[in-house]
Amino acid sequence: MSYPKSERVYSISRVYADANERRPREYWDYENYEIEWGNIINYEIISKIGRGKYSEVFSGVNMLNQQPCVIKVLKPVKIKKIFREVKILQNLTGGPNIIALFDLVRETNSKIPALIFEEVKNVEFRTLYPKFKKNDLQYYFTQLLTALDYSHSMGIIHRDVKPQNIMIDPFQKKLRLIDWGLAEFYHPGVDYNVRVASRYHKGPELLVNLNQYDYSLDLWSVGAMIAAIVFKKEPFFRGDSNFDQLIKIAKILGTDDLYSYLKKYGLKLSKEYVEVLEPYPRKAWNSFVTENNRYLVDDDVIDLIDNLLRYDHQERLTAKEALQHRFFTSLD
Ligand SMILES: Nc1ncnc2c1ncn2[C@@H]1O[C@H](COP(=O)(O)OP(=O)(O)OP(=O)(O)O)[C@@H](O)[C@H]1O
Repeated sequence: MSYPKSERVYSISRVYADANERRPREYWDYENYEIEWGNIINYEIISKIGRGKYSEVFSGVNMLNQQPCVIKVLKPVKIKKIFREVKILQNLTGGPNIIALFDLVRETNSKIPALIFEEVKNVEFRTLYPKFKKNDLQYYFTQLLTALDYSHSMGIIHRDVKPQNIMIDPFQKKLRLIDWGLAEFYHPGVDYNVRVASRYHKGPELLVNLNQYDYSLDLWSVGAMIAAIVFKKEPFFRGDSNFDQLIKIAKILGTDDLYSYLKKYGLKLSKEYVEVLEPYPRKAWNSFVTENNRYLVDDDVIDLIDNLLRYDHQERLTAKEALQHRFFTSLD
């Protein structure tokens, strides 16, 4: 199992850089461990509730204690990917606002693995977010950032933060961060695959092929989510391809800061960009204010968005810093 250090180390996380090195190898070496399988006959499927790229998801019940649960039946993927998701879930289960993994089972004949989770009575974000007031934003993003700070402190980047992966039960005011299928252990100086996250929430590092990214990737996605809700523009950056995604970002953050970002880390834009990317000025956040969203916009939330949506991943607020931002600490 290897997390080989790159020959050219050009970026290291400002926080929790040694979170894995400080822990025993078994903590992050997900290939060399054995899964203990539970008994599938303890669980009964009730109905289908969701479907992802990598799974089919059902609501179910644990027949031993009549407790509701969610059953995520995995589609055939590399066994390594399953091991990584399971190891990460085992490391994080019990942490604040992290979906809890209860059990792991296999279908008797096919041996197809299924993950058994705590159930959240989720209300779809397209219904929920448009109703948010400032105090809901403060509350739910505090919950999300608490989950992320915990995961990061445990050496794990989620890499797919987006509304579809955040389950909210507004009646119990419960938020859980789900889908750790793309999550990865952070090791300083290692080159990671940039083909992660979902297009609208991909940070610039992924779009310019900066492989030595870190936990700060998740904070870009949080910034994109907050901007989408506050300015009522869902998603905030809507690219029609990965290529177009960076163009959409550059039309808002401007091209000067993009070029400084690339220069700082010794990167070059691919030729296809150089040919079409015009110089764009930086847009003022206030230019997104309309009659419809004015009630959610204030200086604090604009400053928060401005400090999350930075090209330079090292300049973004960390989850802990974001939690201490005026937007979350001021009550009005
Ligand atoms: N614990 C849960 N409680 C309620 N609903 C859940 C839970 N876990 C998953 N779901 C539902 O199932 C869907 C798919 O789950 P998940 O995102 O874990 O699967 P995936 O195959 O990895 O998806 P993706 O294609 O987005 O990566 C979720 O978007 C959600 O609607």
